[in-house]
Amino acid sequence: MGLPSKARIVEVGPRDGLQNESGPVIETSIKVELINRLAQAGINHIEAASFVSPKWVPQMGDAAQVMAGITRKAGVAYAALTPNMRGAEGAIVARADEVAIFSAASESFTRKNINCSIAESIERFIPVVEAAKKNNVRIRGYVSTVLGCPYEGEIDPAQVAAVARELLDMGCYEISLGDTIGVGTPVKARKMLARVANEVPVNQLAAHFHDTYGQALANLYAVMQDGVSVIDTSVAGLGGCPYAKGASGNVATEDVVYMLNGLGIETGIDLDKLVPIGNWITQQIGRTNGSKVGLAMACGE
Ligand SMILES: CC(C)(COP(=O)([O-])OP(=O)([O-])OC[C@H]1O[C@@H](n2cnc3c(N)ncnc32)[C@H](O)[C@@H]1OP(=O)([O-])[O-])[C@@H](O)C(=O)NCCC(=O)NCCSC(=O)C[C@@](C)(O)CC(=O)[O-]
Repeated sequence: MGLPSKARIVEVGPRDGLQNESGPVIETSIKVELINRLAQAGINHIEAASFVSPKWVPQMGDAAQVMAGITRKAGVAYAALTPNMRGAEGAIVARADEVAIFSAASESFTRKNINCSIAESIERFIPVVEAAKKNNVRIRGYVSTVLGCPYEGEIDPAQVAAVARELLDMGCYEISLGDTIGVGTPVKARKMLARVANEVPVNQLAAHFHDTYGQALANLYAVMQDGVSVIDTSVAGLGGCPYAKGASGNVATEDVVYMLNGLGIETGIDLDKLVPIGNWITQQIGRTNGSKVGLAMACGE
């Protein structure tokens, strides 16, 4: 199929990146500034918040305030993660442009993450989808653990395909395939994608790869050759997953944009504006910058 000429970056740093931070809850104003700056750097799809239980994920407890605080830039979609109807109501009131529903290919991970089975999670999403449609809010779907599960190990691509298909049939316009613990390798990623693509058109699939084992860029390059052109990333490689011990952050936005620039694939993102954002947010939250490009370019600042 060959590489695409354009790619859409879905920046998940403000949500996936920050949700796992231990220590004090990050100030709302920092989250708001992060989102605003990412939009100014040319990112037009930002997962800004998560309307989940603050008992489960304390860092996302100020989702409504974050959504109310951002300066909306025309042409930017501000998305929110919603596990259930309560979350969907919050996201709709907060004027999210998109809600993201999330399940997994592994029963054990689903149980740890949202305290139900995969089938129950799909049931829970039915009213979420109805409410979103009624309010003209787009629905994105996630399938986690597509290349391995922290509790079950190997995952059958057929199981990934089945859950992805269910989310598509419910009304998701796009399904993001999460290598939650970053254990995938390129050939494995391509095989998984090929199986899922039997059920969901590849132009409705996104890659959401964590970089725990340093394989994320290689895996992305592999699946892009098979038609994937939507990539979830996190500035400075922020993140992890509270229910996947040891998982490191998403692939860093800076590293992906640098690679795509080198391949001549357009993203509309200004890398010179993006790099200082990664350095700034990591300083704010007392973390090391997980982007190699961010570190390298900062040396020249
Ligand atoms: C789904 C539940 C709520 C079930 O949680 P539960 O304990 O089974 O359900 P519950 O209905 O008994 O709710 C527990 C408490 O939370 C409240 N509650 C209930 N819902 C909400 C809500 N929406 N917003 C705010 N509060 C809520 C509810 O009112 C109650 O409060 P209490 O009565 O005890 O005072 C919980 O398990 C949960 O919130 N889980 C979220 C976990 C999460 O956010 N995980 C990270 C995101 S997934 C991810 O990162 C992977 C991804 C997407 O990036 C892709 C990848 O990398 O693979």
